[in-house]
Amino acid sequence: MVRVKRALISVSDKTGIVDFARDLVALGVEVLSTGGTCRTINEAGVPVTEISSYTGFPEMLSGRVKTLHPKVHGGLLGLRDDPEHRAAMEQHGIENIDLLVVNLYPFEKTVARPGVSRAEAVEQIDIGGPAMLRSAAKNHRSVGVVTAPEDYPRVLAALREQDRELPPSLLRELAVAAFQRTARYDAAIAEWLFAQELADGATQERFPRGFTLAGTRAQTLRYGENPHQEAALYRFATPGAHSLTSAQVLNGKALSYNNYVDLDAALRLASDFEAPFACVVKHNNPCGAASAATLGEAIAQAWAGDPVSAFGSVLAFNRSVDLPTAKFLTADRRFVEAIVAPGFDEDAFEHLTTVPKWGKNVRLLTVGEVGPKSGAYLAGELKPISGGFLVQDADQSREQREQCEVVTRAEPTSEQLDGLVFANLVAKHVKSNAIVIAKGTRVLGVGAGQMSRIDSVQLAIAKAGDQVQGAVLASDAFFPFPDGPETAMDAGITAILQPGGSVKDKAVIDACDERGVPMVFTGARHFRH
Ligand SMILES: NC(=O)c1ncn([C@@H]2O[C@H](COP(=O)(O)O)[C@@H](O)[C@H]2O)c1NC=O
Repeated sequence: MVRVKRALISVSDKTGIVDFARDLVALGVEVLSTGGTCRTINEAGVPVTEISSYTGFPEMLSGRVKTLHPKVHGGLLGLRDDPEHRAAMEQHGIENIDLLVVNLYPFEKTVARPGVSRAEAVEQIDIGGPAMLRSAAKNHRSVGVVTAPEDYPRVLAALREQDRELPPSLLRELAVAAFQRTARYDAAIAEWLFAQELADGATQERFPRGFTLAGTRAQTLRYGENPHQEAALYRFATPGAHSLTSAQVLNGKALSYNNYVDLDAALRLASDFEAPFACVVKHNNPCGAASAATLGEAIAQAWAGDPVSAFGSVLAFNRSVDLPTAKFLTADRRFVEAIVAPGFDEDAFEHLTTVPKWGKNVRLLTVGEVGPKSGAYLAGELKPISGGFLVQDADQSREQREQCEVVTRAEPTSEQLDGLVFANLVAKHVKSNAIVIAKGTRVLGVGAGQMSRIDSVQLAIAKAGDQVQGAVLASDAFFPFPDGPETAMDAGITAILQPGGSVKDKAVIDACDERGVPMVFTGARHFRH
């Protein structure tokens, strides 16, 4: 047990600090504090002592040196039961500091601000705060360390309950939180400084020598991918305004692990389109997607892509959900798990949240902006593997008509080309081997996740059914043999897109030329493993 007689408070985020200090003082704790924090608390009429009057040293160098003093670090680090430590502390007038309350300069928030200068960012690198947190957390057998305003009530409750004493279990828990905080803080600084080096062209190394993944737990989830797996959601310090972890959840039951996985897939897909767009995602793959003049038409066409699979899906839109879209969704016993969109029109929201069976259940999320410029997927992608992880850039290639090189004698019509470009962008978001069949800008059939490309072709044809006649087809990677295109053309496909690049390209092109079917190469593969 640690009896708290003296506390040191030094906080940038002053939320709740006056009340906390008042309660500590009322419990008989002597409170020391740094310049701005001390002023804030004193001005509220709570008597606390400036740290400089304890150290006998002024705060200096524009605040770069305030608490970096042996009387502070000795008071935090000294072993209470070690006679040598006690003697040294006595000799130098070092008093025990039993409770440290610190939150750090807002470096992460500062660098998230557009246009922040290097000098501004560097000045927001807190040195004294992390140093104290580390000292206190190292000596957690004798010192309590509080890093977040949300912990003030628990600490106070513990102090009140046990005559100003903090139990070892709480001390240990707070120490873990303190080291986690300094680790996240340092990771953010290293990441930002490295990004500056890259931006300035000062380094050719695309990936840093050390990679620290830092996040704050946003939520523990009911379970993971399966009920016997535990799971939690973590948020980056600067997740981006339009990212999934920044989304506002406006309605519905708690989101599950699989909901997040599917919403992410849906949001990524919707982010690749500029015209009104809707997609229907099931098990991380789109089973329907369409672009149309209105969102209502887009969802109707997307749903029609595979109405059976659409039951219990998640949806993403790149426009605010309007009433016709909402009414389409709630008609004919349709049911979805979750919807993410830039917003919900008031009447659409009202409709979705009051209609029977949907009401309280459907999860509605807004992300502010969905589209190629939202910046939600600019960052890299991570994949854990046994003993480590892989890092890569996000796939930001979005081929348009200009990137389509016609390689056959026959040329696609303008309408076919629109369909091919659309199907290719959808295929980018389908698990490989990916084949997407489309007519105009709507998906008719998807072949996903097959180990051979020909199987994906057959699957997509089967899904498209009778509508395959006159439709177009896109493949996420080259056709290794003519069999894929031949099967597609046999079924009625009238134009084909693929990246090209196979040693058998000529045979594949010849097969198309034999039937007068146009084929275009994009040069960009879109594997998604
Ligand atoms: N330099 C130091 O010795 C130092 N000691 C504490 N700080 C930070 O100063 C902030 C509080 O400052 P103030 O009480 O003046 O508003 C806290 O975020 C704390 O982490 C310091 N500032 C930066 O390193």
